Amino acid sequence: MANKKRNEFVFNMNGHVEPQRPFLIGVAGGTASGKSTVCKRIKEKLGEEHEARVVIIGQESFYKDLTPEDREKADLGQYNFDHPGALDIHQMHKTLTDIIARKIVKMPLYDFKSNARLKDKYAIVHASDVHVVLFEGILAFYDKRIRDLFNMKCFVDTDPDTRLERRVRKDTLEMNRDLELVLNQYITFVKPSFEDFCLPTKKYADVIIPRGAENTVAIDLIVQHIQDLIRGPQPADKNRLRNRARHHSDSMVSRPH
Ligand SMILES: Nc1ncnc2c1ncn2[C@@H]1O[C@H](COP(=O)(O)OP(=O)(O)O)[C@@H](O)[C@H]1O
Ligand SMILES: Nc1ccn([C@@H]2O[C@H](COP(=O)(O)O)[C@@H](O)[C@H]2O)c(=O)n1
Repeated sequence: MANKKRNEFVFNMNGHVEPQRPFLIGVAGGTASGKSTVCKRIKEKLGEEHEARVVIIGQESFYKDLTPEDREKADLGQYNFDHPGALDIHQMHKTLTDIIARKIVKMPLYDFKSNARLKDKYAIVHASDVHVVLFEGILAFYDKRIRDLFNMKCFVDTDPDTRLERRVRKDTLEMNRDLELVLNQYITFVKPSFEDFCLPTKKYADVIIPRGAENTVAIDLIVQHIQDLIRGPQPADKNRLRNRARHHSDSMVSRPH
Protein backbone atom coordinates (compact mmCIF):
# COMPACT_ATOMS: atom_id res chain seq x y z
CA MET A 1 0.00 0.00 0.00
CA ALA A 2 1.36 3.39 -0.91
CA ASN A 3 2.06 5.83 1.89
CA LYS A 4 2.63 9.04 0.00
CA LYS A 5 1.58 11.49 2.65
CA ARG A 6 2.42 10.40 6.17
CA ASN A 7 0.53 12.23 8.87
CA GLU A 8 2.47 14.45 11.24
CA PHE A 9 2.41 13.77 14.97
CA VAL A 10 2.82 15.64 18.22
CA PHE A 11 2.99 14.38 21.79
CA ASN A 12 0.18 15.63 24.02
CA MET A 13 0.42 16.45 27.76
CA ASN A 14 0.10 12.77 28.72
CA GLY A 15 2.87 11.73 26.40
CA HIS A 16 0.40 10.12 24.00
CA VAL A 17 0.78 10.69 20.31
CA GLU A 18 -1.96 12.85 18.74
CA PRO A 19 -2.22 13.52 15.02
CA GLN A 20 -1.71 17.20 14.20
CA ARG A 21 -4.48 17.04 11.63
CA PRO A 22 -7.24 14.48 11.14
CA PHE A 23 -6.19 11.66 8.85
CA LEU A 24 -8.26 12.20 5.71
CA ILE A 25 -9.31 9.25 3.57
CA GLY A 26 -11.12 9.57 0.23
CA VAL A 27 -13.39 6.71 -0.84
CA ALA A 28 -14.62 6.78 -4.44
CA GLY A 29 -16.44 4.26 -6.66
CA GLY A 30 -19.59 3.94 -8.74
CA THR A 31 -23.10 4.29 -7.42
CA ALA A 32 -24.06 1.48 -5.00
CA SER A 33 -20.56 0.02 -5.12
CA GLY A 34 -20.59 -0.10 -1.32
CA LYS A 35 -18.70 3.11 -0.45
CA SER A 36 -20.88 3.99 2.56
CA THR A 37 -20.87 0.40 3.80
CA VAL A 38 -17.06 0.18 3.50
CA CYS A 39 -16.74 3.48 5.41
CA LYS A 40 -19.08 2.21 8.15
CA ARG A 41 -17.01 -1.00 8.53
CA ILE A 42 -13.74 0.98 8.73
CA LYS A 43 -15.29 3.34 11.30
CA GLU A 44 -16.61 0.45 13.41
CA LYS A 45 -13.30 -1.38 13.37
CA LEU A 46 -11.17 1.69 14.11
CA GLY A 47 -13.54 2.70 16.89
CA GLU A 48 -13.93 -0.70 18.52
CA GLU A 49 -10.43 -2.10 18.11
CA HIS A 50 -8.38 1.11 18.28
CA GLU A 51 -10.62 3.67 20.04
CA ALA A 52 -10.14 6.10 17.17
CA ARG A 53 -12.71 8.88 16.71
CA VAL A 54 -13.93 8.64 13.13
CA VAL A 55 -16.34 10.80 11.09
CA ILE A 56 -17.89 9.89 7.73
CA ILE A 57 -18.84 12.65 5.28
CA GLY A 58 -20.92 11.92 2.18
CA GLN A 59 -20.45 13.86 -1.03
CA GLU A 60 -24.24 14.41 -1.20
CA SER A 61 -23.91 17.17 1.42
CA PHE A 62 -22.44 19.27 -1.38
CA TYR A 63 -25.15 19.03 -4.04
CA LYS A 64 -26.06 22.50 -5.30
CA ASP A 65 -29.53 23.89 -4.66
CA LEU A 66 -31.78 23.28 -7.67
CA THR A 67 -33.63 25.95 -9.62
CA PRO A 68 -37.42 25.36 -9.94
CA GLU A 69 -36.88 24.03 -13.51
CA ASP A 70 -34.13 21.66 -12.40
CA ARG A 71 -36.33 20.51 -9.51
CA GLU A 72 -39.01 19.50 -11.99
CA LYS A 73 -36.44 17.66 -14.08
CA ALA A 74 -35.08 15.90 -10.97
CA ASP A 75 -38.56 14.68 -10.02
CA LEU A 76 -38.79 13.06 -13.47
CA GLY A 77 -35.30 11.52 -13.30
CA GLN A 78 -34.15 13.98 -15.95
CA TYR A 79 -31.50 15.87 -13.98
CA ASN A 80 -27.88 14.74 -14.07
CA PHE A 81 -26.80 14.29 -10.42
CA ASP A 82 -23.74 12.38 -11.63
CA HIS A 83 -22.13 15.31 -13.43
CA PRO A 84 -19.44 17.30 -11.55
CA GLY A 85 -21.47 20.47 -12.29
CA ALA A 86 -24.19 19.24 -9.90
CA LEU A 87 -21.80 19.63 -6.97
CA ASP A 88 -20.46 22.68 -5.16
CA ILE A 89 -16.81 21.65 -5.46
CA HIS A 90 -15.65 24.93 -3.89
CA GLN A 91 -17.68 24.30 -0.72
CA MET A 92 -16.48 20.70 -0.66
CA HIS A 93 -12.87 21.87 -0.76
CA LYS A 94 -13.45 24.56 1.88
CA THR A 95 -15.12 22.08 4.23
CA LEU A 96 -12.27 19.60 3.93
CA THR A 97 -9.59 22.27 4.41
CA ASP A 98 -11.48 23.56 7.49
CA ILE A 99 -11.49 20.03 8.85
CA ILE A 100 -7.77 19.74 8.23
CA ALA A 101 -7.35 23.07 10.07
CA ARG A 102 -9.27 21.42 12.96
CA LYS A 103 -12.12 23.95 12.88
CA ILE A 104 -15.73 23.34 13.89
CA VAL A 105 -17.58 22.60 10.65
CA LYS A 106 -21.31 22.73 9.85
CA MET A 107 -22.15 19.93 7.44
CA PRO A 108 -25.38 20.26 5.42
CA LEU A 109 -27.62 17.16 5.50
CA TYR A 110 -29.06 15.97 2.19
CA ASP A 111 -32.45 14.39 1.54
CA PHE A 112 -32.51 12.15 -1.55
CA LYS A 113 -36.33 12.07 -1.48
CA SER A 114 -36.78 15.82 -1.91
CA ASN A 115 -33.53 16.24 -3.91
CA ALA A 116 -32.53 19.03 -1.52
CA ARG A 117 -30.61 19.82 1.64
CA LEU A 118 -32.63 19.61 4.85
CA LYS A 119 -33.62 23.10 5.89
CA ASP A 120 -31.69 24.43 8.91
CA LYS A 121 -30.34 20.98 9.76
CA TYR A 122 -26.62 20.29 9.97
CA ALA A 123 -24.19 17.79 11.38
CA ILE A 124 -21.56 19.59 13.42
CA VAL A 125 -18.05 18.18 13.13
CA HIS A 126 -15.60 19.17 15.87
CA ALA A 127 -12.52 18.47 13.78
CA SER A 128 -10.11 18.98 16.68
CA ASP A 129 -11.63 15.90 18.39
CA VAL A 130 -11.43 13.66 15.34
CA HIS A 131 -8.65 11.24 14.39
CA VAL A 132 -9.93 10.02 11.02
CA VAL A 133 -12.29 11.53 8.42
CA LEU A 134 -13.69 9.33 5.65
CA PHE A 135 -15.01 11.32 2.69
CA GLU A 136 -17.04 9.18 0.28
CA GLY A 137 -18.61 9.89 -3.09
CA ILE A 138 -18.71 8.97 -6.77
CA LEU A 139 -16.63 12.09 -7.56
CA ALA A 140 -14.39 12.18 -4.48
CA PHE A 141 -11.26 12.09 -6.70
CA TYR A 142 -12.56 14.25 -9.55
CA ASP A 143 -11.06 17.59 -8.49
CA LYS A 144 -7.27 17.69 -8.14
CA ARG A 145 -7.29 20.20 -5.27
CA ILE A 146 -9.59 17.91 -3.29
CA ARG A 147 -7.69 14.77 -4.30
CA ASP A 148 -4.48 16.31 -3.00
CA LEU A 149 -5.99 16.74 0.48
CA PHE A 150 -6.36 13.00 1.07
CA ASN A 151 -3.75 11.07 3.05
CA MET A 152 -5.11 7.88 1.51
CA LYS A 153 -7.38 7.17 -1.47
CA CYS A 154 -9.51 4.01 -1.84
CA PHE A 155 -11.63 3.03 -4.84
CA VAL A 156 -14.47 0.56 -4.29
CA ASP A 157 -14.65 -1.62 -7.39
CA THR A 158 -17.90 -3.57 -7.66
CA ASP A 159 -19.35 -5.34 -10.68
CA PRO A 160 -21.68 -2.97 -12.64
CA ASP A 161 -24.60 -5.46 -12.74
CA THR A 162 -24.47 -5.79 -8.97
CA ARG A 163 -24.41 -2.01 -8.63
CA LEU A 164 -27.37 -1.57 -10.99
CA GLU A 165 -29.39 -4.18 -9.10
CA ARG A 166 -28.67 -2.50 -5.75
CA ARG A 167 -29.35 0.96 -7.13
CA VAL A 168 -32.73 -0.07 -8.57
CA ARG A 169 -33.74 -1.72 -5.29
CA LYS A 170 -32.68 1.32 -3.27
CA ASP A 171 -34.36 3.91 -5.53
CA THR A 172 -37.64 2.00 -5.88
CA LEU A 173 -38.03 0.37 -2.45
CA GLU A 174 -36.35 2.92 -0.16
CA MET A 175 -36.98 6.11 -2.09
CA ASN A 176 -40.31 5.16 -3.67
CA ARG A 177 -39.14 6.24 -7.11
CA ASP A 178 -40.84 4.96 -10.24
CA LEU A 179 -38.97 2.02 -11.82
CA GLU A 180 -39.23 3.40 -15.36
CA LEU A 181 -37.79 6.78 -14.26
CA VAL A 182 -35.00 5.10 -12.28
CA LEU A 183 -33.93 2.99 -15.26
CA ASN A 184 -34.14 5.97 -17.57
CA GLN A 185 -31.99 8.10 -15.24
CA TYR A 186 -29.48 5.26 -15.00
CA ILE A 187 -29.11 4.81 -18.76
CA THR A 188 -29.21 8.54 -19.60
CA PHE A 189 -27.00 9.95 -16.82
CA VAL A 190 -25.66 7.53 -14.20
CA LYS A 191 -23.89 5.05 -16.47
CA PRO A 192 -22.37 7.55 -18.98
CA SER A 193 -21.24 9.90 -16.20
CA PHE A 194 -19.67 6.98 -14.34
CA GLU A 195 -17.65 6.19 -17.46
CA ASP A 196 -16.76 9.84 -18.11
CA PHE A 197 -16.07 11.20 -14.62
CA CYS A 198 -15.78 8.45 -12.00
CA LEU A 199 -14.03 5.48 -13.61
CA PRO A 200 -11.14 7.63 -14.97
CA THR A 201 -10.31 8.61 -11.35
CA LYS A 202 -9.66 5.00 -10.33
CA LYS A 203 -6.03 5.49 -11.37
CA TYR A 204 -5.54 7.93 -8.50
CA ALA A 205 -6.41 5.33 -5.85
CA ASP A 206 -3.75 3.99 -3.50
CA VAL A 207 -5.94 1.00 -2.73
CA ILE A 208 -8.62 -0.68 -4.86
CA ILE A 209 -11.23 -2.67 -2.94
CA PRO A 210 -12.76 -5.34 -5.17
CA ARG A 211 -16.35 -6.30 -4.14
CA GLY A 212 -16.58 -3.61 -1.46
CA ALA A 213 -17.65 -4.43 2.08
CA GLU A 214 -17.61 -8.19 1.65
CA ASN A 215 -13.84 -7.91 1.11
CA THR A 216 -12.94 -8.18 4.79
CA VAL A 217 -9.28 -8.87 4.02
CA ALA A 218 -8.92 -5.50 2.24
CA ILE A 219 -10.83 -3.69 4.99
CA ASP A 220 -8.69 -5.28 7.75
CA LEU A 221 -5.50 -4.31 5.89
CA ILE A 222 -6.71 -0.72 5.46
CA VAL A 223 -7.70 -0.46 9.13
CA GLN A 224 -4.32 -1.81 10.22
CA HIS A 225 -2.52 0.62 7.92
CA ILE A 226 -4.51 3.61 9.22
CA GLN A 227 -3.88 2.49 12.77
CA ASP A 228 -0.11 2.25 12.12
CA LEU A 229 -0.11 5.75 10.64
CA ILE A 230 -2.21 7.52 13.26
CA ARG A 231 -0.66 5.90 16.32
CA GLY A 232 2.88 7.18 15.46
CA PRO A 233 6.00 5.29 16.56
CA GLN A 234 5.28 2.95 19.51
CA PRO A 235 7.76 2.34 22.40
CA ALA A 236 8.99 -0.92 20.82
CA ASP A 237 9.60 0.84 17.49
CA LYS A 238 11.36 3.71 19.25
CA ASN A 239 13.71 1.31 21.12
CA ARG A 240 14.50 -0.45 17.88
CA LEU A 241 15.24 2.89 16.18
CA ARG A 242 17.37 4.02 19.16
CA ASN A 243 19.36 0.73 19.14
CA ARG A 244 19.86 0.99 15.41
CA ALA A 245 21.14 4.58 15.81
CA ARG A 246 23.47 3.51 18.65
CA HIS A 247 24.82 0.57 16.62
CA HIS A 248 25.33 2.90 13.68
CA SER A 249 27.29 5.48 15.72
CA ASP A 250 29.42 2.71 17.39
CA SER A 251 30.39 1.35 14.02
CA MET A 252 31.24 4.86 12.85
CA VAL A 253 33.65 5.31 15.81
CA SER A 254 35.39 1.95 15.40
CA ARG A 255 35.67 2.07 11.63
CA PRO A 256 39.40 2.06 10.69
CA HIS A 257 40.56 4.96 8.54
N1 LIG B 1 -21.27 -6.40 0.22
C1 LIG B 1 -22.58 -6.16 0.10
N2 LIG B 1 -23.46 -7.17 -0.03
C2 LIG B 1 -24.77 -6.94 -0.16
N3 LIG B 1 -25.34 -5.71 -0.16
C3 LIG B 1 -24.51 -4.66 -0.03
C4 LIG B 1 -23.09 -4.83 0.12
N4 LIG B 1 -22.52 -3.60 0.21
C5 LIG B 1 -23.53 -2.72 0.14
N5 LIG B 1 -24.72 -3.34 0.01
C6 LIG B 1 -26.05 -2.70 -0.13
O1 LIG B 1 -26.06 -2.04 -1.39
C7 LIG B 1 -26.67 -0.76 -1.28
C8 LIG B 1 -25.64 0.31 -1.66
O2 LIG B 1 -24.57 0.26 -0.75
P1 LIG B 1 -23.85 1.59 -0.27
O3 LIG B 1 -22.80 1.21 0.73
O4 LIG B 1 -24.87 2.59 0.16
O5 LIG B 1 -23.17 2.03 -1.63
P2 LIG B 1 -22.65 3.47 -2.11
O6 LIG B 1 -22.36 4.28 -0.89
O7 LIG B 1 -21.44 3.18 -2.93
O8 LIG B 1 -23.79 4.05 -2.92
C9 LIG B 1 -27.14 -0.64 0.18
O9 LIG B 1 -28.49 -1.02 0.24
C10 LIG B 1 -26.26 -1.63 0.93
O10 LIG B 1 -26.90 -2.14 2.06
N1 LIG C 1 -31.16 13.85 -5.47
C1 LIG C 1 -30.30 12.89 -5.87
C2 LIG C 1 -28.95 12.96 -5.63
C3 LIG C 1 -28.14 11.95 -6.08
N2 LIG C 1 -28.68 10.89 -6.74
C4 LIG C 1 -27.83 9.79 -7.17
O1 LIG C 1 -26.99 9.38 -6.11
C5 LIG C 1 -25.86 8.74 -6.64
C6 LIG C 1 -24.66 8.97 -5.76
O2 LIG C 1 -24.87 8.40 -4.49
P1 LIG C 1 -24.31 6.91 -4.18
O3 LIG C 1 -24.57 6.75 -2.71
O4 LIG C 1 -25.10 5.96 -5.02
O5 LIG C 1 -22.86 6.93 -4.51
C7 LIG C 1 -25.63 9.31 -8.02
O6 LIG C 1 -25.43 8.25 -8.93
C8 LIG C 1 -26.92 10.11 -8.32
O7 LIG C 1 -27.51 9.69 -9.52
C9 LIG C 1 -30.01 10.85 -6.99
O8 LIG C 1 -30.49 9.88 -7.63
N3 LIG C 1 -30.83 11.85 -6.54
